Amino acid sequence: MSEYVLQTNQLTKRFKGSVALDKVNISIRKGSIYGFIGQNGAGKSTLMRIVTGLAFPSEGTIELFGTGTERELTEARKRMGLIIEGPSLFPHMNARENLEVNRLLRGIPGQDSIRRMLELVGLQDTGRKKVKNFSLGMKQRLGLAVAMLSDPEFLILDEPTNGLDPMSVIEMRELLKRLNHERGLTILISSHVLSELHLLASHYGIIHHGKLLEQLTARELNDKCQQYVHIKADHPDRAAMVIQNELGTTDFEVMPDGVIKLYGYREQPGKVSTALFSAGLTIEQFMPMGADLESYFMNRIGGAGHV
Ligand SMILES: Nc1ncnc2c1ncn2[C@@H]1O[C@H](COP(=O)(O)OP(=O)(O)OP(=O)(O)O)[C@@H](O)[C@H]1O
Repeated sequence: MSEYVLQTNQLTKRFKGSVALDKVNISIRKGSIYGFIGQNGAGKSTLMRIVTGLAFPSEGTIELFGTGTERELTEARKRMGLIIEGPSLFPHMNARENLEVNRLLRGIPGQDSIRRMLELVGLQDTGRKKVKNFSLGMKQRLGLAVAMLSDPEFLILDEPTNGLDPMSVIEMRELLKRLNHERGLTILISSHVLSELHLLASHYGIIHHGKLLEQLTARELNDKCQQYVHIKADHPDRAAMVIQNELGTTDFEVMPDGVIKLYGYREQPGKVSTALFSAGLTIEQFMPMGADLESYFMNRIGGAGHV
């Protein structure tokens, strides 16, 4: 069985006069959350459209779940859920009706799945409220419920946090993390804002003008941006134990001088300091460190401004 849900090989898409994808090789491991980052027009939607079968490559191939013939791809696509170019919802229906119509249209058995999906995305109490009166965040969550109806193994989301307020971005992130963690769902999610994918993605692909510039893991990105919390406590070994046991992470380093570099918690320093303080440790130095992610991204794509 392939360890990759998606691999592309020299994937190229040309439109009249422009190259939207230029020999792109991306690999998405089973169980990962792959953040696909690029400015508007970089080629993200084009790649997603090809993967979902909405468009065809000019050259190159794709493999889904380790298979690649047209017939196999058609079968493999049944194991995917997607939101591309916004969730497709019926505005004059309520949340339950939207799910029911989708379930019937797609021939998905079991009415019980509707209730489960509404609970999954926290929309079980929206009653008769029509979708046209939903906030953008609620619409996106309903879109996610629709995509999850068929219990997919691979979810493709094209800019699902675009236009969402910061609270809804956090809600969406927590929801996706939970789906990934509890169901082992593999997720490909695009954005033009790297910081929106941060704290969510386990892997990243940076695309610019149709070319995949870099694929890297979250750890590699954090290392490159030096995104960590610098901690100096009176007992570094005990502090390390507390971090491991209380925060449940091993993503840190204890430096020779006893300083701990804790990765991935830069935006939740309160959680860290509370855990250390509660364990009776004296914190001598405590600083969230690092370059800002957007600067790294802009640097990587050659300093070009937003287009
Ligand atoms: N049907 C089409 N015909 C002609 N050009 C197209 C077509 N679809 C996309 N393109 C071009 O291909 C390039 C990549 O577009 P794409 O939509 O994949 O980018 P994107 O990274 O998803 O950006 P966005 O966030 O704006 O959707 C752009 O230059 C776009 O103008």
